[in-house]
Amino acid sequence: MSSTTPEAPEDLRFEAEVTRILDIVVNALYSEKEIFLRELISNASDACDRLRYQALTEPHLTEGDADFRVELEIDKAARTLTVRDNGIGMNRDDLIANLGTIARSGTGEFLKRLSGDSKADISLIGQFGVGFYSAFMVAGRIEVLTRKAGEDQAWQWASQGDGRFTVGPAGKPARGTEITLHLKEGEDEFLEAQRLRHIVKTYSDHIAIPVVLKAAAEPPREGEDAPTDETLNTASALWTRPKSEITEEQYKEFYHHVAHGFDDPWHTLHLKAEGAIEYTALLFVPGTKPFDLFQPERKPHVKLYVNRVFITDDCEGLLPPYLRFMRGVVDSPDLPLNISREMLQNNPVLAKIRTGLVGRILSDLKKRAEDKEAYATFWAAFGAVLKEGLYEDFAKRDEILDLCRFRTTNGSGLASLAEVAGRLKEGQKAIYYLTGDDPEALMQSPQIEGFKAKGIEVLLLTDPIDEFWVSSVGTYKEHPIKSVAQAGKDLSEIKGEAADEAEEKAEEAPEDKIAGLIGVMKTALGEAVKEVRASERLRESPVCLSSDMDGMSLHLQRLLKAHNADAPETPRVLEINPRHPIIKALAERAEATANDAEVGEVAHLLLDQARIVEGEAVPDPAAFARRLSKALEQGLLG
Ligand SMILES: Nc1ncnc2c1ncn2[C@@H]1O[C@H](COP(=O)(O)OP(=O)(O)OP(=O)(O)O)[C@@H](O)[C@H]1O
Repeated sequence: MSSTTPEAPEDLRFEAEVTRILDIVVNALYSEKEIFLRELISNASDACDRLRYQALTEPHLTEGDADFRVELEIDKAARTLTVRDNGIGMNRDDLIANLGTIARSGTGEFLKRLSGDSKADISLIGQFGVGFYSAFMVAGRIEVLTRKAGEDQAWQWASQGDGRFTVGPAGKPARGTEITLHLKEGEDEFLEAQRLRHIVKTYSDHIAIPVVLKAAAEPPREGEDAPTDETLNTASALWTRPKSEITEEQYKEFYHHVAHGFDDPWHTLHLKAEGAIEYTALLFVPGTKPFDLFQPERKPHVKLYVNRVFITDDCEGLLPPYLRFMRGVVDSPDLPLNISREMLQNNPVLAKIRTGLVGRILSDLKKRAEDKEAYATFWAAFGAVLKEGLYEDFAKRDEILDLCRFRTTNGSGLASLAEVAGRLKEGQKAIYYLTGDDPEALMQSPQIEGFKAKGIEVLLLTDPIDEFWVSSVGTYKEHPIKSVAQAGKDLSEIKGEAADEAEEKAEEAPEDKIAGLIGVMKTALGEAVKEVRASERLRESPVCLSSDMDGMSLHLQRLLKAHNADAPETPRVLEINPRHPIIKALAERAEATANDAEVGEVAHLLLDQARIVEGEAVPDPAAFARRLSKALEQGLLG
């Protein structure tokens, strides 16, 4: 195709997701409309970064025009605002892929969470970042004229934000992208130089390349100097400036730029390492949980620069996956400029930077953990991710363990392992935990009755990840970390608070009777359980379920089952409470009448009850209902 004989533009439709997002953006009363300019400048600067990187290996791409910049141009007569860059540009396919779809993984998931309530949705979208599309808040029509570096053909994309757009060949003498906004009625403020100056200073001062306001095309009024182009930002990379010269606002805006987030950072870490390896890092812990935190790719989000030249924004080796919530930039002069992404994988300098960063991030978190309330916000958002480090980073395990916080049976607040270890009862060696989905439900679980009765604190673990680290960590200091189901005889060795052990013992049915009952129950239940066992840890409940000693916990079995229906059932143990009136009566009954069918019926009923308490389904609801009715009938009618 020749650029002198352009074909008619193609008429295309936005992907449904884009239309949905556009609807929300355009119709919601966004309080800070001016952020569209930040988004466009941010994209322009990214486009320059990308070309600068590509030109490292293909220098001809920037020949004759190596000074990257963003230009803003106002045309009052036409009521347009144009944002122009000399970055990498886009060809036809890029345009369709980038400005017609939302390529990010998890978009569908994200959209499902939108409620239709515009206020709530806007704050969600804030976390997601609408980028380019935000310009439709102020523009009724947008034209994107762009030419990709190294290509001759330019293209124009245009849309009124109404579900469709056109793409067609166009003419443009130089590479880069020019975005022209035809402002809607009432948006004339964005035609005022003073307003643009203020917006750029507020939101885009940290942009490393100049953001230039083009001189007005109209002739100067009398007595005024001929207008000149004006650079609106400081135009030096923020992370290279001394800390003392950076305001909190500037850090915040930079965070918005690198993280594509609208929230405020929870923590800012700006460090310069000097020594064997030099690097500067400006990193942030976001204030809210990014929507894609648990995507299976566990992608990193810190940008790598070499001497202020952008290299990549998904550098695998820079931070471990368990710190993937971090946002920001790392810049080092000690990496080769022409480093390829593949070379980064095993680069020893990068490995050293990573060690330094991990150490510093963890020690900063430790300091911030002293403020319990503030740390709880961090923990709620990122605790489950940080815990992955417990089994992925052996060297840092103890440090990470000290940063972990848990709900426990002691109250609604969060506790550290050090605090829990400081509250062990006399004779208690291990720290106990119970896993499940919901801390409130766990609090009521029969699994921990004996612990609660003795005032023994139990960790209530409700993140799926907990199942994995508990087994690999094993101990905290000298204390084994054990599931409550593995407590076995431990409980009898721990001195409770007020509990009178002798009295408790006296309440139990005699051991031989319990042994007899266990035999009868086992026969009645058959394959449904692997074992029936007398329990130390039950108080109010007659029975509970547990998994076989070395087997997986019930909760983990349920998690696996939810992911894979074919996962094998692991054998269950039915624990019975020798102090409970039902069990005592049942033991008497079993002794009096060998092979009592009713004991068998009650055994089934108790097993179903234990399942229900665990939140599991009863395998044969009809049989359960029949047995329950019968038992009630006998109870009521004698
Ligand atoms: N000025 C530009 N030059 C080159 N490519 C651009 C430009 N503006 C946008 N793009 C391309 O369009 C894509 C989509 O931009 P958009 O602003 O919607 O999302 P984003 O920048 O990737 O992320 P976010 O929505 O979080 O800002 C960009 O990733 C980029 O590939």
